[in-house]
Amino acid sequence: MILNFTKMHGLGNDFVVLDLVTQHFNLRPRHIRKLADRRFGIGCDQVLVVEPPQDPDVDFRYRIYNADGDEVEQCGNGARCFARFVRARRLTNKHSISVETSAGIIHLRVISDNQIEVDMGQPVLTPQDIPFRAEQQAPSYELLVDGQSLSIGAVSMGNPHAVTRVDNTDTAAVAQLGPLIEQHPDFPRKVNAGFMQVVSRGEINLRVYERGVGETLACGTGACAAVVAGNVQGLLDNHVKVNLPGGSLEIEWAGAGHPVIMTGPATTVFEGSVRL
Ligand SMILES: N[C@@H](CCC[C@H](N)C(=O)O)C(=O)O
Repeated sequence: MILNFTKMHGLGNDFVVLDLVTQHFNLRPRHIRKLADRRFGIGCDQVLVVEPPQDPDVDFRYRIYNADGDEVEQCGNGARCFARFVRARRLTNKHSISVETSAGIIHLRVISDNQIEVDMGQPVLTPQDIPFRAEQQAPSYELLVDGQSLSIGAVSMGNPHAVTRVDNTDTAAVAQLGPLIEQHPDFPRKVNAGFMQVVSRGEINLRVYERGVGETLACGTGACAAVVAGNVQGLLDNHVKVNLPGGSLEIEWAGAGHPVIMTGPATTVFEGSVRL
């Protein structure tokens, strides 16, 4: 079968976006891996799928698949691309869009053609809900990785994140430590590994080794998780500029009981069709 797709990115975190509202296809993990393959397919970090909602009170259902074929709970950069995609495809003309994800309902607001604000919902810090093995909730935890003890913050933005503070993201051992943190047995569903350099109380540099993908140029949920972790550790204010290798995001979190708000761009690269 031939499927139409759109190639998009959020700060270089790239996606193949499929409209399964007007097209019908039974997508399997092998199809995801083929689409995501950078040599034998189109190439992307995640495949994003737009479907009709199950709940009639929301606009769409948004499903996310990592390049390895696994379905995951949330994707922040993808959410901004999702908002731009459904409007460009004329699936809606709304500026405020509510979307079902497997992590709950999120709300997207198109501010301008290239700036989208996403209410990512409240972060989860309770270890068993991340999920993360720890006796009790704490601002930071010691994680034994490759014989060294790393201090991490553990946060779920629907998907799990471990955030480590580093002196300099340019020299951080992301390629070496990333896969070891991702597969650490204390994270039973694996984890996205963030490496955060605090520049000031209102600015951080961040690199993320993503679960099921490897290091990406940007991770929206990773940016949210880093700001939450830095905030509960007393290092960051409520409004933080997050500099990722692919560009910057603005993240706001007013503290416990409040949602995390992410604002940034979404870019369309090209459209095409693919035989699966
Ligand atoms: N790139 C994403 C996160 C995608 C999912 C992640 N790799 C996971 O496995 O949880 C973002 O922008 O948030």
